Amino acid sequence: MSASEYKRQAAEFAAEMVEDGMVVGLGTGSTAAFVVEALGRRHKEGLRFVAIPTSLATEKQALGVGIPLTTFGEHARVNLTIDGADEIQRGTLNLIKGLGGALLREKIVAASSDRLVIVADETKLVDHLGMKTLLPVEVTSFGWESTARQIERLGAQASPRRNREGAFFVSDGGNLILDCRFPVISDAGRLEQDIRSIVGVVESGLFVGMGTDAIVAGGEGIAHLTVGA
Ligand SMILES: O=C(CO)[C@H](O)[C@H](O)COP(=O)(O)O
Repeated sequence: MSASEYKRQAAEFAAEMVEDGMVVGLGTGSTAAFVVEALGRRHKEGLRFVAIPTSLATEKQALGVGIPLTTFGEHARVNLTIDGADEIQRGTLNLIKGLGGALLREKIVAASSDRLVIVADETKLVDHLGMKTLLPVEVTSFGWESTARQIERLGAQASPRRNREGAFFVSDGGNLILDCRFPVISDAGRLEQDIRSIVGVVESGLFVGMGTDAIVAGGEGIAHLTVGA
């Protein structure tokens, strides 16, 4: 079975966790897109919920499948957010997110959620963060070179993300993303604090202590992981 099929399986499983009356955070990326598709179907079948999307792309998809959207002006808390991730650390469920470029909104929604359920195929599970992917850090476009130098003092190589045309990738918030290559991350909480203390950094793609559940699909079936398990 392909990675895409495993992503769909995890997404379908997680979409069943949404209950009547919930405020739901909708993630971004190819796995989260399967969740939006499944929730659109459940909404048509009569499930009543409202949702807050984590990107313009997800907003468009959600509207397209008829999911009613809401805002933080109307709801202070989100009951359940379902999102993808680029790496999930076994045991802690600490995450690297943001290869899709939506990390700022994703983190705002995650921080306001009672439960953050991560959906993924098994290739995303790692023993230590930074083993497979770069760490995205969203920075203001003004002075990004200076901000990148400060991040590099923490031991990384930081490069601005570019789009297919070679221009800088610009996030939904109008910022740039620096893709940072760190040696394997041994203390994610400390690194997160160090990065966030740099002037010019808007957010980092390290999500520490936020994930409550991970639904991971692979060759041996679907696993529902919780922190510590
Ligand atoms: O953090 C993200 C976007 O900013 C995505 O959730 C992450 O990149 C995973 O994407 P995919 O489900 O396509 O593998």
